[in-house]
Amino acid sequence: MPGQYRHFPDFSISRGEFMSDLLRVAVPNKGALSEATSSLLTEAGYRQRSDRKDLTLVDEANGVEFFYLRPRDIAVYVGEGTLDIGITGRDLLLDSGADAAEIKGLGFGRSRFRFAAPKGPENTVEGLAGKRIATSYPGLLGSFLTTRGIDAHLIHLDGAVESSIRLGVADAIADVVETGTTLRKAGLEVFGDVILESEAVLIQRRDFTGGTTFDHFMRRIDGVQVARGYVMVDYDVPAEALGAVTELTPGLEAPTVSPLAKNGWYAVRAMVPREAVQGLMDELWDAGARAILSTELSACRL
Ligand SMILES: Nc1ncnc2c1ncn2[C@@H]1O[C@H](COP(=O)(O)OP(=O)(O)OP(=O)(O)O)[C@@H](O)[C@H]1O
Ligand SMILES: O=P(O)(O)OC[C@H]1O[C@H](OP(=O)(O)OP(=O)(O)O)[C@H](O)[C@@H]1O
Ligand SMILES: [Mg+2]
Repeated sequence: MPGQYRHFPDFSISRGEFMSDLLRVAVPNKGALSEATSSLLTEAGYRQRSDRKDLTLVDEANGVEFFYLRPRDIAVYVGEGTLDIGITGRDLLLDSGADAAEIKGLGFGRSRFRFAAPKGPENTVEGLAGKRIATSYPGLLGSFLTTRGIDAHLIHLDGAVESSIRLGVADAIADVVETGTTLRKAGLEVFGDVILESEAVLIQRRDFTGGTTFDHFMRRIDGVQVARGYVMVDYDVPAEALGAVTELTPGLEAPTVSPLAKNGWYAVRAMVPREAVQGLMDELWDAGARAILSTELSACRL
């Protein structure tokens, strides 16, 4: 079972020798979360490794040391207290049973953890009782089945779980589904409730007390997330339409409104959610705004 392994007592160096003043951050070294995590950290102003074989990177100027680890192991290191915080999948965190807690979702590496089996009318969660279910996430699946009171036989595989039914070792699977392409190729269909909605998450060990470097880290990550979720919109508007358009763009506190060097006209600036910007620009135009521009944000602190 995941979570039962305790590697540290076997190491020749003790936990204490890792201790330093640097914030110790675990980063996925490969797989679905690796690139997006490094992009997030780079956008947040941290140095990232340039060689994929590097195991650690010290960003002295920002007081952080990054450890590149298998995503499945990250919750274990953070839970053991060897590392302060880390980025991994919510599914992997829950599967590990580690003593680590989610700080926040990061909005990438989104997937659903679901049951699947060959197409058939009898594909139900209740019907899994007594069946063989293959998965790479026995902790997560086991908890779900226990909650539902279903007694099934778990087959623990390392990956490519979709092949297990055709190869005769399982009757159903529980696995990560993003687009559903892999399932379709294996002739399988999802069924039952979604077991878990997963995404990349920032995690900490439960008793981690933080500090200034951690506060800065959090503010930088928040800043990148806001910068990714919003754009800045600027436009000109005649005085008579000012009330209507500023209602459309209330900004975070309030829009910035400045007089133009043209009598009766104003310039307005406000942050707006990125996903709504095109429709909003149409509405602003219809309400009388002109010279409407949207600009990318590269970083912010709110
Ligand atoms: N196709 C995908 N789309 C979105 N997220 C995914 C996808 N595949 C995996 N993930 C997520 O990425 C995290 C790590 O999975 P990943 O596949 O990278 O590692 P792994 O299965 O342990 O290793 P590997 O696939 O390299 O053997 C998990 O949280 C998982 O939910
Ligand atoms: O719904 P899809 O878009 O097809 O994505 C889901 C697939 O991606 C992952 O596989 P991965 O490549 O990580 O291989 P693995 O199963 O060996 O981990 C996951 O385990 C699924 O098999
Ligand atoms: Mg995988």
